[in-house]
Amino acid sequence: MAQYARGSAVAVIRLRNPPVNALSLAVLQTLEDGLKKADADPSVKAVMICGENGKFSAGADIRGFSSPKRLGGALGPIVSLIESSEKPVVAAIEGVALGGGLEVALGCHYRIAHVKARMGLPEVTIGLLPGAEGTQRLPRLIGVPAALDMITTGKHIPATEALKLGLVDEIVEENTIEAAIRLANKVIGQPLGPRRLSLKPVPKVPNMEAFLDEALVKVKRQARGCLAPELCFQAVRAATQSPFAEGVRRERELFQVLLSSGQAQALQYAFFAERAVRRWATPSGASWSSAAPQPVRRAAVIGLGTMGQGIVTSLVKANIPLVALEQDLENLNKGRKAVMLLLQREAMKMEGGAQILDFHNPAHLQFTVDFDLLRDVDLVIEAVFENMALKKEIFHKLSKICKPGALLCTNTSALNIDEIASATNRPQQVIGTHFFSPAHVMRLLEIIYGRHTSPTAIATAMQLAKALKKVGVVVGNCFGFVGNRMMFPYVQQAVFLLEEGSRPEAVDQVLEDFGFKIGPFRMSDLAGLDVGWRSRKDQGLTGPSLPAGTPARQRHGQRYSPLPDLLCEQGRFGQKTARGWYLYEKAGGRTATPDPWLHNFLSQYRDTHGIQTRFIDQEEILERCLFSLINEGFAILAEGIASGPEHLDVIYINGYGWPEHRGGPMFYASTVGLPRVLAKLQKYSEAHPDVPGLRPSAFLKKLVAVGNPPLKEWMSYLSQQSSKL
Ligand SMILES: CCCCCCCC(=O)CC(=O)SCCNC(=O)CCNC(=O)[C@H](O)C(C)(C)COP(=O)(O)OP(=O)(O)OC[C@H]1O[C@@H](n2cnc3c(N)ncnc32)[C@H](O)[C@@H]1OP(=O)(O)O
Ligand SMILES: NC(=O)C1=CN([C@@H]2O[C@H](COP(=O)(O)OP(=O)(O)OC[C@H]3O[C@@H](n4cnc5c(N)ncnc54)[C@H](O)[C@@H]3O)[C@@H](O)[C@H]2O)C=CC1
Repeated sequence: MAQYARGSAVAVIRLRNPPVNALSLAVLQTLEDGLKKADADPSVKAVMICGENGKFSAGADIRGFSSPKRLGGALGPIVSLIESSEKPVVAAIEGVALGGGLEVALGCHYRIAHVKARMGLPEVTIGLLPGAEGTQRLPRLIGVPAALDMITTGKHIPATEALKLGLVDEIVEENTIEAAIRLANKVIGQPLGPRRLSLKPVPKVPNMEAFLDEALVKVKRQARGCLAPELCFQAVRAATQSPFAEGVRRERELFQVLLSSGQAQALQYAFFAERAVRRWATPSGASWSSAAPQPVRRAAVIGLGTMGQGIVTSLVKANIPLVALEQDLENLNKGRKAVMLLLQREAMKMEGGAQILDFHNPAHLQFTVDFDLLRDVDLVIEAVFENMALKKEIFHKLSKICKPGALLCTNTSALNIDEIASATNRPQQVIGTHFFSPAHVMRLLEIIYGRHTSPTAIATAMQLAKALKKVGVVVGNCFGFVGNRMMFPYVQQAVFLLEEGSRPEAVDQVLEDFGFKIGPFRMSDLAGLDVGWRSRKDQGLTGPSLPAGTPARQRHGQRYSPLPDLLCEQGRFGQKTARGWYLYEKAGGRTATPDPWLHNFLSQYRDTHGIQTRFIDQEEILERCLFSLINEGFAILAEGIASGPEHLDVIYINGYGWPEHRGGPMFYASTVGLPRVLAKLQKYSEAHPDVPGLRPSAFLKKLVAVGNPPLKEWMSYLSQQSSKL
């Protein structure tokens, strides 16, 4: 609702729809009624629009998008109505003015903001464009380059930046509402023509066309198949080419295209999925309502390799004092240097960063090789080599040294949390906190509870995720947890496709065209092939412990590809050795070039093993890689390892570069249709009976049998017996 009140000469319209004053049809209706009332009342000389509870508005009500046409259609005319008012209208922006909220403010004649307010047009992030004339008004107010940047990225800008751009007229540190009323009184009687943005020309940029062409290339490159950024661009371009009314018509047309593209639905699903996973619950019924987090006043990180360095950086950025520990002085100095470099880079990105990130102060960040310094910390994150014996040794030590309440976290990528916990005297305080590389950048934190992990430990880890500005997703314990477990069959298929006739660049291209930031082979070269090789050796799948006479392409009766092992035996570890699945310009180089040596090697390999090279089309590449990953997802759900498909999707979008506009793997499966996914898996499984990853999961079959229900109903089809839930 919006509330109308008339004080002296200034009528106040307050947008009211907790928690973020989203613009529902009801709010819009009362906004319109309020404007008309103010217009009709001769004692009202000016109008002030503000939001309830210190927030202007987060924009259109995304939950009400069941009738988006009506909502979109209603907002634009109301913004016009505000602008055409003969009495000055002032927006008092507190908290946030986003999307339709900012468009309402753009219709106002004056904008005044609290210094802590944030503004933006984030529609692009939910697959839309600012459909209430925002793409036409913003460029007229702040110029094309700045408007294009805001509209195509959806970024939120602070009030201070908004002032510099001319988006707001004034910022205040005290009471915004009072300041807005003062301003409204002051401007009574002043001409409104120059304040109506629709009447202003778009400011000229020298060589506008060349500027726009260049900007379009950048927008397309960053969009990776997502339609919204490009259509946002087109709407802004229309503002530079046409009068206001025509630009608005173009904006509406483009908005309709996005609305029916399916991508908007996927992105909105992803928005709510991210919020849904914050409300974690475990099979035993623990949740926020039964568990409070413990405070983390001081933390520790053990192991300052690739992951430890990023984790330390993340903690420092969150202002959590910490101790960083290595096994010896040589590694400590190496780790310290790398951490300091990362922190300096991060500080440079922040305004006043060096002061905010007080990383030179030992009270905030202390480097050591002495475990005794961990006595008083509240939480430890272990990030040493992926080796069970070593992790157990460390956890045993920690349980003797750390204070009784301290939480002991492991950053293992796949190992059994219960086995690690068994080395301690407090298994209820042992938990997996799986960061993703680079840990100070990637948003995902997979939080893995073991058999004995307490609800308090889970709540504390979730709270830590929030403090680090990460998305925490609570999952159960199994080899590879959720993310890596789903990735194994995907990568396995990619390698099998090479055996059968494809090439790394062909497989990567298909998956990058689908929208992944990076295909599986480029990813493997980046992460280092040696990492998986070490793990396979530990598992006895390759290396000296492999029993003599084991068939080259079979392990435990299942198909196995020794290709990655053979590459490692040649010293081809990826970027770090300038050779892997691709060739690089130098060790550590980033530019991947298809490698004739590898192509020749693959041909010889196929000859050796009597494999007939065949042409593999794009559809087969995509389906075998993605459907095997999705199939594993269904198995994970059936086992109760995750409490819903949203969890898997949030993990894939935030940790594995899955294209958000496709909503995550499980959402994608629902859009493809489960009967089709099942039929294709059945087909590939018949062709490759020795590949368990292609054998359709029982849960997928069940969902197809019950008639392909919508994703939000899937979990209700899991019987109590088949699930741990
Ligand atoms: C289909 C066609 C439709 C045609 C309409 C055309 C009109 C347009 O031009 C299009 C628009 O305005 S689209 C909306 C653009 N606005 C946004 O994307 C802002 C989304 N919200 C945020 O960024 C953060 O919630 C925010 C920064 C605001 C707050 O962050 P916090 O971290 O403090 O809090 P959250 O946990 O994210 O949010 C609190 C609760 O509010 C719900 N919510 C947030 N924004 C909403 C919105 N715009 N509509 C409906 N619900 C919304 C959010 O889900 C959460 O609820 P619970 O999950 O129940 O806790
Ligand atoms: N590299 C990656 O992309 C990811 C790795 N992980 C996991 O994170 C953990 C660490 O991996 P990385 O950082 O890649 O390894 P890394 O090899 O880069 O670093 C491990 C560090 O631990 C130190 N270390 C070994 N023993 C120690 C001890 N007793 N006391 C103190 N420090 C000790 C080593 O000196 C080394 O600096 C592993 O469990 C790995 O599976 C998890 C997510 C992603």
